[in-house]
Amino acid sequence: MTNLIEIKGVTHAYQTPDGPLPVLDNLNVSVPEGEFAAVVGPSGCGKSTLTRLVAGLMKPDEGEVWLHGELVKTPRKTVGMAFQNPVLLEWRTIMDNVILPLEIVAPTMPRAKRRDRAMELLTLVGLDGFEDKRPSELSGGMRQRASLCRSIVHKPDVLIMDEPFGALDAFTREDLWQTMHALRAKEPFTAVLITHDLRESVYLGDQVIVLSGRPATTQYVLDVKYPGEGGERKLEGLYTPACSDMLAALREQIQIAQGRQPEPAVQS
Ligand SMILES: Nc1ncnc2c1ncn2[C@@H]1O[C@H](COP(=O)(O)OP(=O)(O)OP(=O)(O)O)[C@@H](O)[C@H]1O
Repeated sequence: MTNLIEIKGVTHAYQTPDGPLPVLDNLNVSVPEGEFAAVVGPSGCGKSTLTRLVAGLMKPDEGEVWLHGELVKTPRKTVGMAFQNPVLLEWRTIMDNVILPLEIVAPTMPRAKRRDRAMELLTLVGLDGFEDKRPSELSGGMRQRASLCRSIVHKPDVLIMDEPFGALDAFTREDLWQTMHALRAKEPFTAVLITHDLRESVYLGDQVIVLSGRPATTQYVLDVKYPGEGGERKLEGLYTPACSDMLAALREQIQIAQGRQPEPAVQS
């Protein structure tokens, strides 16, 4: 399998009035095509900076970012992005919000075709019947579903998500996790998910990358072996010993990244 994202020896510091703030230190990350990489790490360690580098929104001081075999130097149209607050345009319907990237990336695509493509995704995430509503008429979870459709409507090479489910209640969040799996089953895409939720990282990730405290480097990579038959990930799987062990390992790594002494595991 070829690596769709290759981050090689990336080091970066922000220039601030108080001097340079080192944020990334010789960071190396590889994400094979079609894989889902979850990135976790202490608050402020540089996770969002990593997403900006992959999207080509900034250049590292040292090192290289490769996407689909091309060196990233400028902002990429082939990257879809989703954030904690889905920024949907209130003056547009849900349908017109979802087709927005197609207007930019595929301006010659006939409107009927754009609508068909958007409707296909809206149906998949359970929003058929809401396409003519305005964003304010939808719940937070529904808005995030629409935002996810918008992020992948133009079939980007990679979907970057910066805590997209962080503002949702626990039940809605779990629904959205399942929606992510449904979307990926329909049309596989490569994804990088920044999250603070270790369960989310294990449920969604093929690999979980733990970043160290700032300046961040790759401290630990967990190859997720999700329990269950036929590759289908069921939520109940999170409550199995296999997942508990993975979560315990990640928790320990986060404590190390925070510079804390890992707490001993609780014996049952
Ligand atoms: N444009 C900028 N100029 C200066 N400093 C910045 C800039 N962007 C981020 N920083 C600083 O760089 C560090 C890393 O920020 P970043 O947003 O990448 O971390 P993060 O891991 O995503 O944080 P969190 O988990 O809290 O969302 C922080 O200390 C932040 O204050």
